[in-house]
Amino acid sequence: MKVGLYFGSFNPVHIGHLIIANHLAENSDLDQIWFVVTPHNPFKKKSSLLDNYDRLELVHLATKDYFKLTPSDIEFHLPQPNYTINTLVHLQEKFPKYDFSLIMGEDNLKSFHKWKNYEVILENHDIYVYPRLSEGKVETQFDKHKRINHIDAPIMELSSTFIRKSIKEGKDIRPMLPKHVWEYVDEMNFYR
Ligand SMILES: Nc1ncnc2c1ncn2[C@@H]1O[C@H](COP(=O)(O)OP(=O)(O)OP(=O)(O)O)[C@@H](O)[C@H]1O
Ligand SMILES: O=C(O)c1ccc[n+]([C@@H]2O[C@H](COP(=O)([O-])O)[C@@H](O)[C@H]2O)c1
Repeated sequence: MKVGLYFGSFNPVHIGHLIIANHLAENSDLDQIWFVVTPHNPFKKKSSLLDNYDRLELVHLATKDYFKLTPSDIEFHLPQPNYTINTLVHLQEKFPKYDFSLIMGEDNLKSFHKWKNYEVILENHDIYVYPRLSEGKVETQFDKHKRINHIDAPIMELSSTFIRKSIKEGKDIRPMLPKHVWEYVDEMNFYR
């Protein structure tokens, strides 16, 4: 079984995330894509971060109609901040027969050389990178790397930061969130 691990803060999950996961579900040999909701990204402050279980619920609402997409709370029970290498080791022990790949936006590839044990991650796992406009450059060591697969797909200028800011300013952002996600965010008064 080939599983694509889509790690993220998902604060909140938006249609960009869904388009990326669906693109891989339809155009790669991945059997499943797990949205791994991260309690604490080691590079990000926790302020403005919604509760773990609220973010997980939003991912559940976004993915429930998609057969190959599944939410995962695996990192909720691991030490924080969440270093991806620790999660990968844990998952590989728990599911020794599964072949795990990573899915990330190009912004994350630009800082990937700063991740804990990134060489070990690259030794053992393929990475699918979705194009994204962002500051900085990808390190030359990652150019044409056999484990790194660049996805040929249109760029989407969309981020959770922009969505959170727009909700705070009272703007209508409904098209940027899956319908059930927007309804829950609105009902619970999140990000206001
Ligand atoms: N519009 C996008 N295009 C490509 N990749 C994206 C896009 N939005 C998110 N991603 C990728 O999805 C993963 C999870 O992203 P994350 O939950 O941090 O969303 P975000 O929109 O980047 O959030 P924030 O604005 O809070 O940093 C990351 O690998 C990120 O690079
Ligand atoms: O392992 C690391 O050193 C590391 C450094 C930065 C980010 N990550 C992970 O990358 C994932 C993407 O985070 P985010 O906040 O951009 O959605 C999330 O699972 C983080 O824990 C991991």
